[in-house]
Amino acid sequence: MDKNMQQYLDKAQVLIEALPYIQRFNRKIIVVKYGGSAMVDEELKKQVIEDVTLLKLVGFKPIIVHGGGKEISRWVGKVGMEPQFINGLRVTDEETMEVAEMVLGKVNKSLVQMVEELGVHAIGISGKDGGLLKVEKKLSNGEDIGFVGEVRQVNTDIIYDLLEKDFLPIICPVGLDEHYNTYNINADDAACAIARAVKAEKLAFLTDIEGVYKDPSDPSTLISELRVREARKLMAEGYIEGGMLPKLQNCIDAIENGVSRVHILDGRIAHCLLLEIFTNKGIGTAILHGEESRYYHGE
Ligand SMILES: NC(=[NH2+])NCCC[C@H](N)C(=O)O
Repeated sequence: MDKNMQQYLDKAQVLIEALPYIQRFNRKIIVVKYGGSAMVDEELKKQVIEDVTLLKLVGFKPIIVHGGGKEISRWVGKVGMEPQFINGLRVTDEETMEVAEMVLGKVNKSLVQMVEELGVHAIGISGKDGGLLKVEKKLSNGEDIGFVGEVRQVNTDIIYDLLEKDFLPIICPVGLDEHYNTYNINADDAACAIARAVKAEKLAFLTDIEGVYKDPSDPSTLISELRVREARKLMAEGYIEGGMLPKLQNCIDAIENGVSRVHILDGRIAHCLLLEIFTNKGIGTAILHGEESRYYHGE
């Protein structure tokens, strides 16, 4: 066959591979935790926003939950504040919380702006709006590290209302406690709580790592599909290290509470969301409940 012709067919093949996923996930909620390098690099940022907007336009109902990237530390330094630590843990005192909320608000609106630029209507809110995220103080290894909250309640009404009106919700992880104090929430935790509350079809984490490895020192051992049972085993056997541990715990928690699949993706890879969701093999680690590999179509 003519080489040009083959190239065209390859392109068509890519789109056809996406077809069953477009069908399957039509009108389904997908929560995207946006953080890490993909928030810092302008090119990657643009690509993530393009991916999420595309998901929206082909009929998914994406929700973005984002962190502050490196911006919060940068601003804490910029206003001349000395970060406080207790046992190596950063303390969120009242002033730090103030800066964090300002920065998150700024990041939130810049994401709204980028989505709007692509012709989709986005609404940026924090967990304070409409009582979306109600929190309690979270202790870290028994230590009080200030205004860091754990989500206790999610008011899904506001999310459903926005989705129904066809808006793309962009949420920053700030919430109120019962006395209406402001708390910062770990963005992974917030994404997980929201995905659980709306029983999302998918929860995708954009991280700075390819996915879950069997052996973290050997990148060739990336696990493509991981069942909850296997994930627990890897954790118990000490294969999972550092930041991946709480992340995997969040994944398991989401799946056991009604989310069908969780994806850990490398946000440093351009268009990682599209590559994961619209192809059979994906590029990161997909975590699922049981033995079934439900979304697979003959390899
Ligand atoms: N890392 C993987 N094995 N991914 C498989 C992805 C399959 C399918 N595209 C989905 O979104 O569910």
